[in-house]
Amino acid sequence: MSRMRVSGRLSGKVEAMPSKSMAHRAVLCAALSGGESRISHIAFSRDIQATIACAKALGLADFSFAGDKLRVIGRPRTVAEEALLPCGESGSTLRFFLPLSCLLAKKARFVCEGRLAERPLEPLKSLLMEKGVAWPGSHEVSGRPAAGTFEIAGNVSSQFISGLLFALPLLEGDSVIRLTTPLESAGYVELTRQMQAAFGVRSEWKSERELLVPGNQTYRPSDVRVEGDYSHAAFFAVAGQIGGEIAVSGLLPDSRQGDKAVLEILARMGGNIEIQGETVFSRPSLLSGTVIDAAQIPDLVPILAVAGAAAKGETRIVHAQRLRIKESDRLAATAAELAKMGAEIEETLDGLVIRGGRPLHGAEIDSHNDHRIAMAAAVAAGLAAGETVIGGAECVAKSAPQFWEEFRSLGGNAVEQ
Ligand SMILES: O=C(O)C1=C[C@@H](OP(=O)(O)O)[C@@H](O)[C@H](O)C1
Ligand SMILES: C=C(OP(=O)(O)O)C(=O)O
Repeated sequence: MSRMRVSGRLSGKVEAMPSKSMAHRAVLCAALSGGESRISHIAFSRDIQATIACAKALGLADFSFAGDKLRVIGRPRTVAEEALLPCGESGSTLRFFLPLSCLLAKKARFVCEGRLAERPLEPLKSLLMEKGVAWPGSHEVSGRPAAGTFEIAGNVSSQFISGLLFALPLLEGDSVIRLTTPLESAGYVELTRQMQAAFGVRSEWKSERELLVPGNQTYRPSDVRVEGDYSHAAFFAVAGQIGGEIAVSGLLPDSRQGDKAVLEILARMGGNIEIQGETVFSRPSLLSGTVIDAAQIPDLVPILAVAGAAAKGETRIVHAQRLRIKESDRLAATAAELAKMGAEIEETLDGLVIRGGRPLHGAEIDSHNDHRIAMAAAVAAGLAAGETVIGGAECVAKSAPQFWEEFRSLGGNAVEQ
């Protein structure tokens, strides 16, 4: 486990890394297309490597890499006898491949690392079983679901809905996904639909809770460029508020990524945020506390808690219950680690309350093996007097292997112990 000694306020320019969420989707759609697709501007984080490995395990495609480009050659579709899918710690990979693997292998077993094995698969599991899938082991499925109506709660993980969306177009009949509760993390479902559209696959919202997915569709090869990642850029957007000016380039202003909301939230807190084309300028500001509803933007919570710690007054983060089922219990981890640095922060059942403006000091931080906790702590270190040491700092590779390089390029000190 690596320990990173970090300090320093950040400033300067950085290019947004390619979106992890969009890359998962691009790899999957390309692998399902029977021909050659090219994906440009892709980063090979551990999670994306897991998605590629699962596509290979199902015999879907051959992949060749050159820099930040990936060539995907889809193979003729066959049904594997038995497949072992290595998901690493990636929730997206596991939940996206679960319904698909029922169609593409007679039996599929998923290998999960870290906290992934404990992250919920209900209500997807019950739903697939209702549709004829057998679930003999905790992460093992066999049998093909029948097309029809798929009723599922919209408030556990949007990844279940995306997983169904990837698979249902390949069934013989039409299907409907009917949400029994309002959809949370809704932006991610739109990212799935957007990428599917680029590969010729469509679905249609019939009402707020009903999504029609026609069957007998074919994924068609396509060339796509992965857009910049707002979830990752959020770390620098907050760092710019508490350090020196930071410019993040390569962010689509009309992106459908829900985490684009970080800009609006910081502006609401009084932050100086300017958007010029595809570049976001974040400038040092006196932030004020606010109420943040996290139902649609769970991945922003750890770094918005850092903004809350810097802000004057109280910041309340609400509707963030699903944070407890991520790479760590992110509500507990964020509260514990920021408190070590001197922040006044309290966990509630579904969120956090931060009374900001207290001076922070360096501390021994535990990343909880959670990339977003490690990166949030690194940004918080810029607010703190003295040095911070982050234990388990290598976990950033799950989404952003280049994070410590970016941190140094913006003037931060990051020295591995
Ligand atoms: O579909 C996706 O790419 C993701 C969906 C979100 O999960 P939930 O829908 O489970 O909140 C998000 O937290 C995750 O990092 C990525
Ligand atoms: C929760 C995350 O990813 P996943 O659910 O794909 O593991 C994340 O990247 O913060």
